[in-house]
Amino acid sequence: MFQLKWLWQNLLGDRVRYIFALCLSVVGSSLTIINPYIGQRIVDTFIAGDNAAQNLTDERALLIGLCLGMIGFSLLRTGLAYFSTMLYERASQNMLFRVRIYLYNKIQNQDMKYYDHNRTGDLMTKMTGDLDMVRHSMAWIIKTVIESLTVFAAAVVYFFFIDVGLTLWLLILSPPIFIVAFIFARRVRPMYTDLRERLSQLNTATQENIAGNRVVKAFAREEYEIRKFDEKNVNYSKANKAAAMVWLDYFPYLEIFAQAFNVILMLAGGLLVMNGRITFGEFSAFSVLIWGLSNPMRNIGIIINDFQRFFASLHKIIEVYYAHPGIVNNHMATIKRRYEGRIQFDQVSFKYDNATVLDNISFTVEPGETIAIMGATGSGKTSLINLIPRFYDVAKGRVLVDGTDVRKLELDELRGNIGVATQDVLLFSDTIDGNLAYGDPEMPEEDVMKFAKLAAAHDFIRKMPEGYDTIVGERGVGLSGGQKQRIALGRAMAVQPPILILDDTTSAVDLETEAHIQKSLRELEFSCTKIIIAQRVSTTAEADRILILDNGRVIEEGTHAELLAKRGYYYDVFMLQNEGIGRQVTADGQK
Ligand SMILES: Nc1ncnc2c1ncn2[C@@H]1O[C@H](COP(=O)(O)OP(=O)(O)OP(=O)(O)O)[C@@H](O)[C@H]1O
Repeated sequence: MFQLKWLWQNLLGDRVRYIFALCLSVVGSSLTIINPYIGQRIVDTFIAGDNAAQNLTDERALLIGLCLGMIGFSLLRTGLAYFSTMLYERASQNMLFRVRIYLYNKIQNQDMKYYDHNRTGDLMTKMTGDLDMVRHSMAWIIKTVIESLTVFAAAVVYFFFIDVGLTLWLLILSPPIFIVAFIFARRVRPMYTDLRERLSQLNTATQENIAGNRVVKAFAREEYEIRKFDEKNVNYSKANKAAAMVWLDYFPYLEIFAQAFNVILMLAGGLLVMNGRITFGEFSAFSVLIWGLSNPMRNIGIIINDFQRFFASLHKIIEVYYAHPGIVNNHMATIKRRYEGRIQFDQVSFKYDNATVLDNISFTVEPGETIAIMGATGSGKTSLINLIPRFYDVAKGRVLVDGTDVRKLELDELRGNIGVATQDVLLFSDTIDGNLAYGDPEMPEEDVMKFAKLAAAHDFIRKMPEGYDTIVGERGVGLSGGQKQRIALGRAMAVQPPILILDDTTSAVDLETEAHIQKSLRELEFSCTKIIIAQRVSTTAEADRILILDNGRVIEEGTHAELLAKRGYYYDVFMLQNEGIGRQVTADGQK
């Protein structure tokens, strides 16, 4: 079975330990027949045998030996159980540790498409609950199954030695028990797959709610969100109860069968004792060991339930384990080059799944040039710039950097040459200094400050209680939108990339600050090609060239003056903004 093969593969390093633990379980469980055997000897020799009273005086040493043997084997079994549990724990914890690292790396290395199709809550469930379920199964469920089967087999073998007929009478119950268990397992399996899905929905709702708590509060939608969460919680709880209740449909039958072991033993065993076919001691051994047959039957429901959970979780983990990103880093480059920064789009088309978002786009940006991209919302600006660092791959055409198709460049090297400040700013829960130096943790403090100044962030950082050491909350909580944008800009500039991509990075800053940032960008100490997505004419006016996107196509291209002269989309935006804010940007781009 594929899943078991996967488990075996991932036990590498702990296989010997795990197999040893299984062997100890088998040995320890086999020993369960020893004490009933000793008990049988004691009963036959010292309690119910013909010479019992005589033996009590003559064979006292044997009696003491048998009693000590009983104690000794009980201790041995306890010791083996202790030791094997330790080995199971170690092997399963080690495996969990390795798989967790592997999955984390796997998730880290996935491309954007993967993140588009996988919910954060679901990925979190896989990394926590599912992994732990697999570990629990390796340490407990498989152990329980092995031990139950061994006790069952040892008891059957022992019974056969005592009396074949009586054993066969008892075993008559096994086929119906297995049939009932099989029907139960088939019925409950889809329920656990569904349960796992509901858990993932519950976690996704929780994660979204916590992350989006500000929006919830802003719209005073707490009641609604609580109701939404309640609904998911009720769904999960209902599915959980339904799965648990199914067991109750089968439980009475299995319990009756389990009890029937005792009834058959009493009737048939009693008859055989009376006939003198088996001794009292043998009967007592049967009575003691009968739980070895009936107990696994009683527990079969719990084991099947746990196994279904185990396989549902394992399936989810294996999905991540074998997920292959479409865009991979081959780690071929030994020395990372610094690019010149020439970018070329050659008849590029792009789609998300089946929806075409960019259609036949061609343009070139020379090293050091600044190009601005403008267009209505949803026109494809972000999608276009996402193709340069290969966050996505083109559907048709080519994107070239320094004359080479980006698909042929080493991903590390390519991305290391590009500084990106994304539209949706994400800062880490770290100090401001740590966030600014994210691309180069070794960056000297003076440099961090220099880039903060260039991004017009230094002044507000200085005024914060602990300056650059102030810790910002998750996703930058505690900072204004414009402040976050400036830190994101500083972070992108700080790696001094030959290509700088700014996606609407100054939309939330005031015009004066924006002017400061533009001056910084113009006067960068390192050569840098800049691609700036902006909606404000004040930002685009000084670019070497402006592209206007509409519905995935370039509808206008030229300098500020050329586009104004065209009297198209750009001119309309220019007029609207100048009239709206009473600010003059002249035809040659001067304010
Ligand atoms: N991850 C995605 N999966 C599917 N479709 C997407 C995805 N991201 C964007 N789109 C769609 O692609 C189109 C272009 O989106 P894009 O974000 O590139 O526009 P934009 O011009 O940057 O918009 P804005 O100015 O609002 O940021 C939109 O119709 C959008 O709905």
